Amino acid sequence: MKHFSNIIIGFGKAGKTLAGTLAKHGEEVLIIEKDPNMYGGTCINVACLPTKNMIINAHRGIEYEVALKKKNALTAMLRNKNYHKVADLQEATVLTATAEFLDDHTVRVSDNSGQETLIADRIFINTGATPIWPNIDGLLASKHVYSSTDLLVKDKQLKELVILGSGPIGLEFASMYAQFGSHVTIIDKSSKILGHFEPEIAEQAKNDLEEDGVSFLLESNLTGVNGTLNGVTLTISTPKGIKNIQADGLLVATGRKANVTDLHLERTSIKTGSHGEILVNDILETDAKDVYALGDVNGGPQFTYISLDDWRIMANHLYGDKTRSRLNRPVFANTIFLNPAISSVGKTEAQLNEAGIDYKVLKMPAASVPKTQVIGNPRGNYKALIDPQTHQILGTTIYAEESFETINIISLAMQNHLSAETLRDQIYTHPTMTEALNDLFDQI
Ligand SMILES: Cc1cc2nc3c(=O)[nH]c(=O)nc-3n(C[C@H](O)[C@H](O)[C@H](O)COP(=O)(O)OP(=O)(O)OC[C@H]3O[C@@H](n4cnc5c(N)ncnc54)[C@H](O)[C@@H]3O)c2cc1C
Ligand SMILES: NC(=O)c1ccc[n+]([C@@H]2O[C@H](COP(=O)([O-])OP(=O)(O)OC[C@H]3O[C@@H](n4cnc5c(N)ncnc54)[C@H](O)[C@@H]3O)[C@@H](O)[C@H]2O)c1
Repeated sequence: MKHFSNIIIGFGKAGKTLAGTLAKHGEEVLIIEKDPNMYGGTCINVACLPTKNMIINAHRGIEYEVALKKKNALTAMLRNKNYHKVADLQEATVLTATAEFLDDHTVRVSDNSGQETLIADRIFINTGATPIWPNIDGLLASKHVYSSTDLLVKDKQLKELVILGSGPIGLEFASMYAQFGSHVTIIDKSSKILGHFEPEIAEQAKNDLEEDGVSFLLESNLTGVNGTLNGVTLTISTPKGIKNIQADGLLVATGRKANVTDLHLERTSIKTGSHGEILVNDILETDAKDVYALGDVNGGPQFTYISLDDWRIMANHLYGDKTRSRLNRPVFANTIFLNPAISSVGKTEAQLNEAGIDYKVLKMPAASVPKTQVIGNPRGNYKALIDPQTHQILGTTIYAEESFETINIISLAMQNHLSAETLRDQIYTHPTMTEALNDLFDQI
């Protein structure tokens, strides 16, 4: 039985970064990835980077088929780069095989050529998440039903697309397809979209999506899928009664769950939660000694930057002062890449009201920022909530061009307890979207 000091299962963001850290400290590490098309993990191959590349190219007016080729070239380049970044390290080995546990420290790896049993002192699980498929009649039988991963490699643009689920995946694909010129219908059981953003800004984003060619069936349930030769016929229960629609395809974007199926955790002391996520403590230790879980698989927020922060916790635990944990994670924002992107950080008005926290509201239309006129997209709004006494920022929602950049300045300010005056008085380069902060915080 081969012995390794460290085994990482899954080539995700946390895992590949940790492989580099272990190697830098002279430690032997084996990273096991089951899919040769997934070196580098979900984000670079089938998620964040390819979707944003397609969204940007749709926005630039590039045709779908051309954009798809550009996206494929990008992911191939990134995959190769990611593979070599780990495989070329003297202390690291990449093994392409599926891993399963035999006990807490014994792993069996399988590929087409056979199986092998390995043992390790430390094991890091970084197997990501996988789509949730709701139990709907006919859903799994039709070849015109797609996950986000499937749709990202579709060679022909679907002109009539239905999306089940209005989370970040559903909305980003809707915006992307609408900008490629398709008509999109979104079905969601919930009564509103973008529920964790300020409601009036969410409503504006919804109106803009409708203007771009997206229709919404909210408080609705998909009850049946009938595959036809060229697409699907969908039966939907809506507040106005049963509706049937035909489409070229259906994207299912109803959430993602921890990817643990292959791992056979029942053979270990590792415990899982109600959604299948691996239970970890604040420094990512599982219930098995020296076995850790990082990234989506541990049930934390499903973002690449959170997987990366799990790596920071791990690296600090192994080689640092052991102070970093999930409890002291810095303030972080989130963005949904619409047209324009919508981003938020901290609390919303509703959350502050519920917590009984006093606040002052500062608002500004995106159209008043010169750069939005230069770009030619004056859609959107800014809304910041500040403490009326200290003027520290409690929360901000930005629906405007480049909000995905500006919001990180707000996170930094919140994390470092900078006041609204500091952001107001800072000199920003011109013409940029950042200089919106001069005016937004001038209203204190
Ligand atoms: C369409 C889409 C768009 C997204 N957009 C964004 C975005 O814009 N920004 C953002 O921050 N996040 C985004 N996310 C979320 C982000 O992709 C994930 O949070 C992130 O990739 C999770 O990384 P990870 O480190 O947990 O593992 P992953 O990168 O998911 O890696 C897990 C790896 O483990 C492998 N694996 C699984 N089981 C085994 C096994 N038994 N043996 C061997 N290997 C195994 C898998 O093949 C995979 O390569 C998006 C997700 C999707 C689906
Ligand atoms: N820009 C980004 O950062 C980004 C982009 C894409 C994905 N992600 C990550 O990926 C994760 C998964 O995204 P997602 O959009 O699949 O999941 P999600 O859980 O965020 O949203 C799922 C949506 O589907 C709806 N839904 C669930 N079951 C349904 C059913 N049977 N019928 C109708 N509607 C139903 C829910 O009401 C919800 O609105 C997100 O949590 C996010 O962290 C991030």
